[in-house]
Amino acid sequence: MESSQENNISRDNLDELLIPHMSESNYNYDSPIPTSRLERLLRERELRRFIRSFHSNEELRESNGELDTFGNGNEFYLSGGDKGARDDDFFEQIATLKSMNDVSERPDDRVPKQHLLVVANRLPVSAVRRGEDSWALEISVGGLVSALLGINEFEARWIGWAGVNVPDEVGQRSLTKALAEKRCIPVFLDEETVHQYYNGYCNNILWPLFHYLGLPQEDRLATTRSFQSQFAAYKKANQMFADVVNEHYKEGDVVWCHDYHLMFLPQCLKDYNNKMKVGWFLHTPFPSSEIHRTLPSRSELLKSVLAADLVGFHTYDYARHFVSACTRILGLEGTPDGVEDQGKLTRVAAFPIGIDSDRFIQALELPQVKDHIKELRDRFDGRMVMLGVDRLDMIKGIPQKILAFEKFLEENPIWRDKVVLVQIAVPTRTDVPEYQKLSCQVHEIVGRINGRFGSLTTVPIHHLDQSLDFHALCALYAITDVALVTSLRDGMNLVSYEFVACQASKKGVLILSEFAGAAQSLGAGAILVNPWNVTEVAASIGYALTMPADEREKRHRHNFMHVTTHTSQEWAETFVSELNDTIVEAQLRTRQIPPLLPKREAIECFLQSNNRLLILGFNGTLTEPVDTQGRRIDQFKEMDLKLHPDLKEPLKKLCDDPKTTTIVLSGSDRRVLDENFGEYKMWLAAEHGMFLRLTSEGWMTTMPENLNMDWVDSVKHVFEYFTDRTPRSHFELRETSLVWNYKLADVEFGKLQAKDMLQHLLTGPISNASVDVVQGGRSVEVRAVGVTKATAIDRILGEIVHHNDVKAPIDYVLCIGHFLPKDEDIYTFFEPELPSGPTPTPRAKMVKSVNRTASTNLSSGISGLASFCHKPPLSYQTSEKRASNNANGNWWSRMRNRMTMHEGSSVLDLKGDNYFSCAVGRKNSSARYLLGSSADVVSLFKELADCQP
Ligand SMILES: O=P(O)(O)OC[C@H]1O[C@H](O[C@H]2O[C@H](CO)[C@@H](O)[C@H](O)[C@H]2O)[C@H](O)[C@@H](O)[C@@H]1O
Ligand SMILES: O=c1ccn([C@@H]2O[C@H](COP(=O)(O)OP(=O)(O)O)[C@@H](O)[C@H]2O)c(=O)[nH]1
Repeated sequence: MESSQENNISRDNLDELLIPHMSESNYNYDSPIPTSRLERLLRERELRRFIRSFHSNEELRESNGELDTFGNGNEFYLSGGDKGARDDDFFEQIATLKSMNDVSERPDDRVPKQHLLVVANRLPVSAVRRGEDSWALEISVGGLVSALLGINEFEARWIGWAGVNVPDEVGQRSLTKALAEKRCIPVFLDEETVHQYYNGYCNNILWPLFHYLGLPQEDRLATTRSFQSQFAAYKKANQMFADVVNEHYKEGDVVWCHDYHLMFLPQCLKDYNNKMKVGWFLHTPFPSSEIHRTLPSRSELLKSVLAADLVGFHTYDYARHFVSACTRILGLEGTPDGVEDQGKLTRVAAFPIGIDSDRFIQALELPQVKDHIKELRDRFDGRMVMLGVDRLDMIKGIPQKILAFEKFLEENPIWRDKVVLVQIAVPTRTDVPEYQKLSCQVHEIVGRINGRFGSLTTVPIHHLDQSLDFHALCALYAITDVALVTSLRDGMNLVSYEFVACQASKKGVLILSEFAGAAQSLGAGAILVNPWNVTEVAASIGYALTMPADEREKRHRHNFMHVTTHTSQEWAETFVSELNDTIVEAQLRTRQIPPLLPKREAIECFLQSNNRLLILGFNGTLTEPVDTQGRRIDQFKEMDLKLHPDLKEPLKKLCDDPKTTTIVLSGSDRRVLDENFGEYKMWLAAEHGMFLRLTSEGWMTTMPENLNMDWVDSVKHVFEYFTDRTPRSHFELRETSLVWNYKLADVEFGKLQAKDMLQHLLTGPISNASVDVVQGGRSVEVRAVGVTKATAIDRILGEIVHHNDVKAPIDYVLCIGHFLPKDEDIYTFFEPELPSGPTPTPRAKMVKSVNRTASTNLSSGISGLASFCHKPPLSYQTSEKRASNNANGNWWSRMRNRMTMHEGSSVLDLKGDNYFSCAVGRKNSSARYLLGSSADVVSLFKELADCQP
């Protein structure tokens, strides 16, 4: 049995599963691999830490010759070459650790690096053309570049746009060559695509929306109009990135897609090669689902991102918003691990980025940086320095920052000649009109304030519209007394990290917007502010400038510890390790999922059998699928169950076949089944089999006579209460059960209400009633105790067998349904006992054959079948005539015994291979097989019907 491996999966039957894992880490797991993700990740982490500590010791001994240097101190860390042979003691120590970790070393191991394809809109370098085939490469500015440059534990190549239009072949060839030296691979985007995709869809639509800024006011309508063409360009550009990835991808590579520019990329990549390991990380905030749902392309974007194996965000809030968008907009299931769609899990988690702190700390020791520091100290002698470093972007709140500074000067005249604000405003996205406007606005405010508070020799604000090189930036960070980060929204904000890293001696104060992702990690040490509240920011400036040394020290220590331990290296390794693990996890999950129905086989067996039984669910099995796209479900359609129109013809043919008995076994009431199936020659079992009818005759009830239904009014009262308070929920009052359905209600609210309801039903005044409370995906059902589809079929089959006066034994059963877990007992009802043996076999092959005669020692539910051959015939005159088989709860066993004693005849001769139980649209099922949706049921029935003579 599969369940024998509950906690650990043994290596023997998991070879296939482990191979990809082993080849990634190059360790051979001899002992059981934990099925718990957390346990696996902890082991990996421990191993990584050890390897890293070894490398850093080693680096102390080695020269740092392997790093490419970009000039100006901007080391370009995407160097890839293996370090070659390492000290033997390294491997000894690895072996020790591995033995601790239940892992053993392969003798030929030399810990090769994970091959990584980093795909981002922008390459870490921007190209400037110097001649027909000559290029200068300049480092790009921005947090994403800074963070990824710090990663050196991977054999990484970077795929992206070089930030320049290169229409000619000579240029493309020479640039490709120049970039190859830096392990970069260009994607050539033409001007129009850049305009529509990058300036348009990315920076004029997604960027403001993801930062809660709304579409730019003035051209809102124009933007709305151009939306479609920009979106088309966005998709086209993403496909161009995908083409380049596909061209360079090698088996085993990890493909790490970055940011909002490439939300379509995961889908494009998986379409090309489903085995590719794809991660996607968003560097910006992911907004509340209420914002995301205003995007016309909301669903497409989400679905495509979900094609990735791992989706990462800077903070838990962003991850939560994303999951919530997937549940509310796509109607998918959000779990603590991620988003689930038909059993496939896309893992969603927070991976806060960091910086390469050592690089900043060490830079402060360089002579050129020391020179800068001295220069700056002299320049600002006698004044305290406040610093802002931002791209000139609306999200950075530069105007708000300057206004707050103005207010501070206004209210504190004493400080006017004692403090200076240095604002570095790096020009960015200069082709986008909104950014051009911002630039003018900032210049105007700065001019006004400098005019107002400046003197002949000094100005209060030093504003620079340019970027600084790495060394100048480090020096500036080091001499700063107060850093001012006032982002209105910011994915993380690395400037705040860099400032902290450079403040080991000065221990300056960080004023940080609560709307930056960094507020979650540096919040304890920084002064958090709401950047929209200029008064609050002004007051914080005053507080920061006068903060006592011991408080500054404590705050700094806290932040410094965080920045130096949560590095970009750590961030990337954690992400990649978790991405690798999602593959292991997915394979573990896949093993639990039944295979798809082998249609050919099911049809062949059907054709070769003489007396077939088709047991069919209704809702979700034979109904037309409701369009859940964008959660715009038509409530009326959803409530009014209708047989799939394409099923009508094949179903009729099958029902007319004398060798086939068809039963619809549903939770729905009699009226619904009458309306949908009244015209077919079949058996209808309503309310989980409590009512039964051959369509040519009247209804009878199989309900036990003494069934206690006193609870109905109380439950109805509870259901009414919750329906009143849960918009778009409804309940159905059947004769033997009540169902409260919140499928169309707000998902999260519906779940909370259901939880409340369940608690009341299970522990409140009704808890003693003889009822079963059954929880569905989006429903709560209360029914008489013991009512399930298996108990029903046990009774129903007796009636059917008897009525048909079955001469030949039933030799084929096809049972298809979208049943609640509680009702899945119907699948096992026909399932003969499973063979016991040491090796679990795949589900489909587990059952070989069952040939049950009355003289067999019957232990499964089907035993009841035989007993019915000897019951007196039933006559169905009135609509609710009572079926005779349920008068006494023990009737079954008595009849079974009698059968065993007197008869040797057989009503069931079901070979294991002729039994097909099949769950529709549920992957977590005890059925042998799966079908995706009722559309698959249609196609199966069409084929079965076509085979009919
Ligand atoms: O490439 P550009 O369009 O010029 O923009 C530069 C980058 O800006 C954004 O950076 C974000 O990533 C940082 C690191 O994760 C994060 O700290 C910051 O809060 C974000 O704004 C953008 O997401 C990148 O794609 C751009 O390259
Ligand atoms: O003159 C400058 C100003 C900024 N930066 C870098 O730009 C990045 C900005 O990243 P952040 O996360 O703060 O914001 P983003 O610009 O990515 O939105 C930081 O690493 C800075 O060191 C730079 O290299 N030169």
